Amino acid sequence: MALQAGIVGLPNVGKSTLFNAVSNSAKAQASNYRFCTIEPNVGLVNVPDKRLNVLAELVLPEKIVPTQIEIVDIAGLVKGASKGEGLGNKFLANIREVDAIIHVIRCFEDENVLREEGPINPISDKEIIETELQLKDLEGVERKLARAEKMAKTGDAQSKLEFEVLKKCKAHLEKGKNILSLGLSKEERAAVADNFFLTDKPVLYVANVDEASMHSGNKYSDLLVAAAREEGAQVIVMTNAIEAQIAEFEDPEDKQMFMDEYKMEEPALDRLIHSAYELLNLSTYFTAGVQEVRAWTIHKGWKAPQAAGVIHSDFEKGFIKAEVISYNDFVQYKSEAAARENGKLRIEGKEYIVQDGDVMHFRFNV
Ligand SMILES: Nc1ncnc2c1ncn2[C@@H]1O[C@H](COP(=O)(O)OP(=O)(O)OP(=O)(O)O)[C@@H](O)[C@H]1O
Ligand SMILES: [Mg+2]
Repeated sequence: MALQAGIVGLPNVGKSTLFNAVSNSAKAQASNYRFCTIEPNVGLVNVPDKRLNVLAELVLPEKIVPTQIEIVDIAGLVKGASKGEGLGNKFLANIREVDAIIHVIRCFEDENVLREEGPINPISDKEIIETELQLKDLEGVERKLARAEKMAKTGDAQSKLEFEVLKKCKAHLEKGKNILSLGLSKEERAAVADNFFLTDKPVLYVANVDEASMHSGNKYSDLLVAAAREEGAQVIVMTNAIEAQIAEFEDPEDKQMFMDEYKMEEPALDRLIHSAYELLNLSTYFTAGVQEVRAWTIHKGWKAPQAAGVIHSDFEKGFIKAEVISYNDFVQYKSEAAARENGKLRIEGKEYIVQDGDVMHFRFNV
């Protein structure tokens, strides 16, 4: 399925530092100079899920396998990126490929970390990036409009719709707004799908604060939280540099000691990954056998056969039925057998919509 969240922001704000903290694959170079990153770094991220550990304690499997999402560390964008400034076109193309955006915003003062955009200002930083994405979308809309107008005159309903929606998008973008907030219907969205809008992607913000503000936030992150609230977006307040250090520890005890020192109950990263997972509209079901207890990723709203297909395409093709125990029931009765005895194992068919946390067992023939 390879769903990706892309890390986006101005140069030198802590994007690669964040990537290194989340990614358990190759490390990205994070340094104190602008455009340190050019080629995007792609990493797989384990999605932390406490439920997986609870199930494992009950089932005692040989293996515990979390589910994963992909995170892409993209180069810094600058003002003028939509006109090609600072390799802008290349970087914007990288953003086009992701399904959701994690927008990192600098909320720390540190004169040693280079910055060319003047005093720290999360609101204008956010606007610089947004404006470039909007301008790029606008450019695409304008390129299409003349032809769409001609096509609309032929009277074909689909062409008319495309023209109308493009006009709507143009007006909205010109007001400095993202396509996402236009609230297009499914049909309208389909009519302009070939634009692959940059501002139609869900966004979540990371306020990268100084160490001392890790728990409380600071005046900069407060501004960002207020601005994000207006657009219904989430902000994760965290210190990327500390998160990257936590990720470095191989020994869990050392890691815990380090976190205790900073009075952290869990890495802020876990919250970030959860939010990214939500942003991508994903949901988890489990399989719980003695060989492995495993989390699987599906889209919210998927039916049982499609969900089974994530494990193996044969499961989907030959789907017969699913045996389902809700997570809470499994935990209450402590085993599949006990849940079954207490009438908590349901037999579900092809139309069943898989719920987050379902413990599933598929019956199929090949
Ligand atoms: N919360 C923080 N406090 C202090 N310094 C930080 C913090 N987060 C990151 N840094 C430092 O900021 C510098 C830039 O970090 P990083 O390379 O991750 O930025 P970037 O956004 O990926 O930059 P580029 O756009 O050039 O690729 C590094 O020196 C990093 O250690
Ligand atoms: Mg970088």
